[in-house]
Amino acid sequence: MHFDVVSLFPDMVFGAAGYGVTGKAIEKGLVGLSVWNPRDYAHDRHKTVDDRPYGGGPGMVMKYQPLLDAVNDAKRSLPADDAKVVYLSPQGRLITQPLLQEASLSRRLILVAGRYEGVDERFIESVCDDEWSLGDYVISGGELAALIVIDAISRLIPGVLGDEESAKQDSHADGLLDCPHYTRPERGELGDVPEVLLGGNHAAIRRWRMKQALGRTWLRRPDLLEKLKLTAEQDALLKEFRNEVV
Ligand SMILES: CC(C)(C)c1cccc(C(=O)NCC2(NC(=O)c3cccc4nocc34)CCCC2)c1
Repeated sequence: MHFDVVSLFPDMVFGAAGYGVTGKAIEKGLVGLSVWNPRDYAHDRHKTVDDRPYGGGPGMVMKYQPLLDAVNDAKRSLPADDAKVVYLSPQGRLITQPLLQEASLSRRLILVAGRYEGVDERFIESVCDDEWSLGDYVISGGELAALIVIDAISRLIPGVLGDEESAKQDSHADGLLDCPHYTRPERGELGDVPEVLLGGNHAAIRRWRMKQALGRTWLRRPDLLEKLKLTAEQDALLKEFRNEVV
């Protein structure tokens, strides 16, 4: 997978993506990352990437020419392939795990991050194949959304997560919230670790963890639970949890 990000803040994108799982994936060559700065494609004296909005109103709008030239350079930079151009925007489709799973099948994603009040609509209509949104909050630019897309998709690419982590990834894929996690000390000023985790009864530990994950999902995110088809065992564990809670 190769990510091309179009952004006015390349250091922000390279900086954040350079850490942890994504940083290692880039180092190992499992993931490629290029950032294209529209300001490099603004050829007037002041390197103008934004301008006042037609129709008046506050703020500035990103001009389409520098964005278009940056995207075209990105397209020219790697063998012509299924490069999908995505504009990260509040008007986009909600970014969900299924959307990212689907996107991870592409070899290439060109992610365009807006700033100011947004970009000239003609760029979105003529150049972008899709619009994706992080969710409904006012943020200052699309870079954080691009970084989340890069992180979440990178984790889905074979070889990026170690075996242990990818097993955990599979557990996350069951659509439930995480169970509680504990590590040393066993006992301390913040309380004790649940006994079941201290013994070696792996069946009981697996059962306890599943019950906690089900119970927490039921309590905190019933909307997630509604989407799931629980196994008979999961049903029984959730019933047990609910009887203990009420
Ligand atoms: C949704 C709602 C809160 C009602 C709203 C309505 C109108 C504007 C804004 C807003 O935040 N505009 C500012 C910008 N926002 C985003 O780019 C952006 C915002 C949210 C999720 C995203 N996912 O990717 C990029 C995203 C647009 C141009 C530069 C930053 C937000």
